[in-house]
Amino acid sequence: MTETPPLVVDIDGTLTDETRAVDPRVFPVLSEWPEPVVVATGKAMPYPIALCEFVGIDYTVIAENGGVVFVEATDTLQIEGDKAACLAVAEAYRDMGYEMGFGEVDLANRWRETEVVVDLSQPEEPLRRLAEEHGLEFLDTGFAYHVTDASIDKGTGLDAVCAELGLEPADFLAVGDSENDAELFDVAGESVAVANADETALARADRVTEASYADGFLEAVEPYR
Ligand SMILES: O=C(O)COP(=O)(O)O
Ligand SMILES: [Mg+2]
Repeated sequence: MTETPPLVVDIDGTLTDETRAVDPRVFPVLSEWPEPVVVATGKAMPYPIALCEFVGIDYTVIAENGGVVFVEATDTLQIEGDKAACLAVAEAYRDMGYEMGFGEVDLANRWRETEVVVDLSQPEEPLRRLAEEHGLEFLDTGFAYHVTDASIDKGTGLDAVCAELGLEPADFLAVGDSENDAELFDVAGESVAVANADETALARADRVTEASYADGFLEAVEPYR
């Protein structure tokens, strides 16, 4: 058997099925992985923390596309990004008559500390333009539009995790599905895109699985199981 590397894994589109539900077959893979597991997502921190909690693994998470990094082992929280600039974009977008699209309570933005997300049901182009005008990055993950700090991504998030754990990004196997995983793929030692990945993720990955969604994740980690 090949030596098992530390694992950094995306959530939406990678651990989920096509209905966005986490595939329960991934739980034992994560809980039995013999090396550190980092959950790296565009979602706000409570989501990956809850995943780690209920799977029963250490909280080692990259949330908000790198804006929020928490490493339980060293009790370290890093929050980076120009949230004020992102909120200014959201306000300008609303002033144009558009909505965030997640309803009144808006759980997608409620616990978000460094960026702003807009539902895919809302117009993309004005948001993309506003993000550019404010010097921010626009991301379409296939699950939401993100307006985020251009200097931060899941790759810089992995750097921060590694500084805490005494590891190198190049030690890691990374598995993901969309353009918010591209920088992670660049810094990881081995990067795998699941078959449903977008063009950016497919182009930046070292290999692409035959299977999609969680089946693709299970295929990606199979050599190490
Ligand atoms: O929050 C998103 O838009 C995508 O989340 P993910 O990074 O876990 O795929
Ligand atoms: Mg994803």
